[in-house]
This record gives sequence, structure tokens and C-alpha cells, in this order.
Amino acid sequence: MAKTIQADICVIGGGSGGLSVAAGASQMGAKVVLLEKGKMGGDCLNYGCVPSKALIAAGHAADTVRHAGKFGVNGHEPEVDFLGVRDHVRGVIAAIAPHDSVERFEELGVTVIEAAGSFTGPGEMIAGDTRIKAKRFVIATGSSAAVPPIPGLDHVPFLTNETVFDLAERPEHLIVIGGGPIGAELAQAQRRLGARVSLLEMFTVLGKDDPDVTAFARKRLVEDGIEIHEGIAIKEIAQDGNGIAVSIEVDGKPQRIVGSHLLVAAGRRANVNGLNLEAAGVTYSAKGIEVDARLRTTNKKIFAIGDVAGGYQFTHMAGYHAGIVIRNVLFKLPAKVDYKAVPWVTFTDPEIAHVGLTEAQAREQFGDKVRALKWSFEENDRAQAERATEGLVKVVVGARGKILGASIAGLHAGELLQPWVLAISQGMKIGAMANLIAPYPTLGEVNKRAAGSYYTPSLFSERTRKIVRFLQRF
Ligand SMILES: Cc1cc2nc3c(=O)[nH]c(=O)nc-3n(C[C@H](O)[C@H](O)[C@H](O)COP(=O)(O)OP(=O)(O)OC[C@H]3O[C@@H](n4cnc5c(N)ncnc54)[C@H](O)[C@@H]3O)c2cc1C
Ligand SMILES: NC(=O)c1ccc[n+]([C@@H]2O[C@H](COP(=O)([O-])OP(=O)(O)OC[C@H]3O[C@@H](n4cnc5c(N)ncnc54)[C@H](O)[C@@H]3O)[C@@H](O)[C@H]2O)c1
Repeated sequence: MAKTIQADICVIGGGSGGLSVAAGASQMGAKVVLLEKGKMGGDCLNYGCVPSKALIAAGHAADTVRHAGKFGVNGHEPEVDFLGVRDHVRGVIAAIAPHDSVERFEELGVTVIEAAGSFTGPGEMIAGDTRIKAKRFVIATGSSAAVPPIPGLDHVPFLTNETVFDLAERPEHLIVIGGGPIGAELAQAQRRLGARVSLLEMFTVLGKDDPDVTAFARKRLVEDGIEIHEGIAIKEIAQDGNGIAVSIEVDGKPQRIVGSHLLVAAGRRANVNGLNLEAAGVTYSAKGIEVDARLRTTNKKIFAIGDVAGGYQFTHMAGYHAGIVIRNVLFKLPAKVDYKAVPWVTFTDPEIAHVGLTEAQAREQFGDKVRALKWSFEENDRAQAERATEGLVKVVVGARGKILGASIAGLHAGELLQPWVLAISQGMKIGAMANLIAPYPTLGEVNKRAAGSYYTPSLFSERTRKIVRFLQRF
């Protein structure tokens, strides 16, 4: 017979979103139950951001050795110990894991149940042998790799983000399906660690970002030796001896690529299976759980946050959602999401970072009032010293210099983006960035210079010259 617990909030899923709600709500005095069916920390810690960034760091180390010659330092082809790389990735996860552990959450006063939750009605669910009745539920069950319906894919072994970080040896030839952030980041890391890599993308690599900036990442992926096949259709996948054969069509012509390993990174699907959402009156579609601007589902006592809510699928958005839910549930405030300053970074080398509107989106909304300001990393002294001159800041401004969006390609683009996130969230104008004193020599000067270029046409015009000449008479 199941025992019953009463709670103020029951959180389903101990990943980026669920842990933030549970920790916050419990420390603010609510009685919280947290259900986790897998590993605490969710995708980000165990199968996502953390292992991917650790693998990228290993790839970067290999690349630094390989190309050290440009600094006059003995550069050579590095020897990569793949087991050592795997240990490094596991070590990084282990260093962060205590922060997300059952022990820490129980110390914070959260009741953690390590079992899958399933609704049995609009206000209760069952997890293992426990029935939970709660005033509010927060569904934070995340997403998993979507497996495209390609003939033959279900008959061959393939890797996803849940298994790729367990590889104990270098893949001889890794075929990656999907050129989004997961595909591009992992393709480059694996290539730099010595694998041959083929990247297959039905549209364009990193197609969600501004092509002016993604061009820099794409160029480097090619220079690294990744074989990119864009605009292709995958017709069939089959076992070929010990390898895997992928038949593709490029401009109507068939081609066959045989690799040793296959990684599927073709988008995500929301984790709703087994939740029995029908019993709770929660509506969902293939995109995820339907939510309103307060992140309430069709059952107003049940919220959905993070990847399962189907919008921006980033750890920082799951964290942002958690804050909105806490304000709604604990403080009874009608807090709503505001997506005007959502940043994201793809951790290829060079990094690609974006916030706000792209130039195309801004022109669609504001027509020819929009100006795009660009500044190249080549003009930055620090980038020259670091030999990292391949990069660009592109800022989109509207009427009276209002900052609408920014995209950056280049070394540390993710760090360089942050002032633009603040500027857009605070509704600032371009003059604010143009007038700040940027320390020399920093990469951050590119932001000031891009902003300053807004004034170039009027500052160096014939009209200004006439005014200056006139004023010099006195
Ligand atoms: C390879 C990769 C790299 C990424 N890199 C980045 C990055 O650099 N930056 C970034 O911002 N984002 C990145 N992401 C995205 C990021 O991982 C997700 O956006 C984030 O983890 C979403 O958090 P969440 O809380 O919604 O879900 P998750 O963190 O996935 O947590 C969901 C949890 O719910 C549990 N669960 C599911 N169903 C149930 C159930 N019925 N009962 C109990 N528990 C359940 C799962 O076991 C899981 O632990 C990356 C993703 C991948 C795959
Ligand atoms: N740095 C980061 O912040 C980061 C890193 C990794 C993942 N993520 C998050 O995870 C999400 C999922 O990443 P993702 O890369 O899997 O998804 P995605 O949807 O961004 O990209 C998937 C790509 O696969 C392609 N594709 C789909 N089916 C295909 C097929 N049959 N053949 C060839 N190509 C196909 C799509 O055209 C698309 O370009 C991202 O959108 C992002 O929200 C973030």
C-alpha cells in the first residue's frame, strides 16, 4: 500500500529547472517534494552542457598543441589518450555533482524521491510506493534526443548525447546527423581529438543563428577537416560490415558515407511519456507541454518549465523559468516570461553568441529604420596578439539608436555578449555602449567600436566639418 505525503509543491525532474525551483522554494519555507527518476542534475550535468564543454576543452587543448607553431612554440600533432579524456569529462561532472546531489537537497529541507512520477489525478501523483498530494506541481522533465524516421536507423547502433560521452576510444570515423549546436560542438571536439568526422545537415549548419556570424564557425569547422554535407537528404542507413553506411542524396545525386560510429543530434523531443498528463488535464503536443505566459499548463495548478515546455531549450532558460514559477507559486505574483533578451552561445571555436533580434527579424518588424553595425576582430589589438582575428560583432539598432539585437562570432563571444544582454533587457540605446571606457587591450573593445560606428556617418560628415571649421574662428 502506497504511503501518502502532502506537500506545497511537488517538482517532477531534478535537472536545471526542477532543482532551481526545489532549492529556492524550500529555502523560502515551502514544503517541497522532488521526484527524479534518473541522475540528479539532469541532462545539463550528466549528458549535456557539462560533459560537452569538458570535451570541447580537451579538443581545445589538442588544437593548441597542434597549432602552437604560430606563436613560435613547438607545435606538433598531439597524442590523445581517449580514456584520459573520458576521465577528464567524468572528473568535471564529479566536481559539480555534489551541488546537485540528493544529500544537498535533503539538507535544504527537500524530500527527494528517486522514482518516476506519474499523475493519478489533477492534484496527485504516484512515484514508486509514494503517493504525493500537492497544492502545486511543477513539471521539469526535460527533453531527449529526437530520433528522425530514417529507414534503417532502428537497425544500427547509434550514439546520442546520453551515450557519446562514454566512448572509451577514439571513433575512427564519426558520422553526425544534425548540424545544430549539439552536432556542431561535438563534431569539432571529436575532430580535434583525432576522429575523422562527417557532419550531415538537411538545411544549413547552425541555421538558427545569423549567417554573418555562423560563417566564421563554419569556415573553422571545414579548416579543422570536418566533412560537411549540407542541404542533403538521408535516404537510408544500414550496417556495412563493422561500419555504418549512410546513403544520402545531394542535389538529386546519391552518395554513400561509411563510418565507424553514428551520432544522432537532430533536435529534441519533450519528456512526457509516463507522466500520464491526461489524468491531470495537462495538454501537450509534439513540441512539448502547452503553457501560458505565467508557465501554467491547461491545469492552472500545474506548471511546466525548461525543455519540456518546448520553447528555448537552454539551462539558463530553465533557471529563468524557475524564478517565474517561484514568484507565481510562493508569492502569488502574476509574473510572466519576457523573451526580449534571451541569449545563447554555441561553443564551437570560434564561439557564436546571440541575443535579441537578428537583422532579418528586426527588418521584418521595423523596416528601414534598422541599422546593422559591424566591427571585425581584425581591428582589435588583443585579438591580433592572441592570433584570434577571425570574428565579428554585429549589432542591430532601431529608431533613435535603440539596441535590438547582437550577434558575435569570435574568441570568448559568450563573455563579450553579456553587456548586450544587459543593454537589451534594460532598453538601452547605442550611445551607452559607445561612451563607456573600455580597458585596453581587451577583446571587449570590439563592442565599444561597433557601437561607436553608429555615429561615424554623422561625425565625419561635411556638415560636422563645416561646424568645426566655423567654431575654430573663435
Ligand atoms: C549535448 C548537450 C549540450 C548542451 N549544452 C548546453 C549549453 O552549453 N548551454 C545551455 O544553456 N544548454 C545546453 N544544453 C541544453 C540543456 O542541457 C537543457 O536545456 C537543460 O538541461 C534543460 O533543463 P530541464 O530542467 O528542462 O531538463 P533536464 O536538465 O533534462 O532535467 C530533467 C530531469 O527530469 C527527470 N525526469 C524525466 N521524467 C521524469 C519523471 N516522470 N519522473 C521523475 N523524473 C523525471 C530526468 O531524469 C532529468 O533528470 C545542452 C544539451 C545537450 C543535450
Ligand atoms: N551551447 C548551447 O547552448 C547548446 C548546446 C547544445 C544544445 N543546446 C540545446 O539543445 C537543443 C537541441 O540541439 P540539437 O543540435 O539537437 O537540435 P537543433 O534542433 O538545434 O538542431 C538539429 C539539426 O538537425 C537537423 N536535422 C534534423 N533532422 C535531420 C535529418 N534527418 N537529416 C539531417 N539533418 C537533420 C536540423 O535541420 C537541425 O539543424 C538546441 O536547440 C539548444 O536549445 C544548446
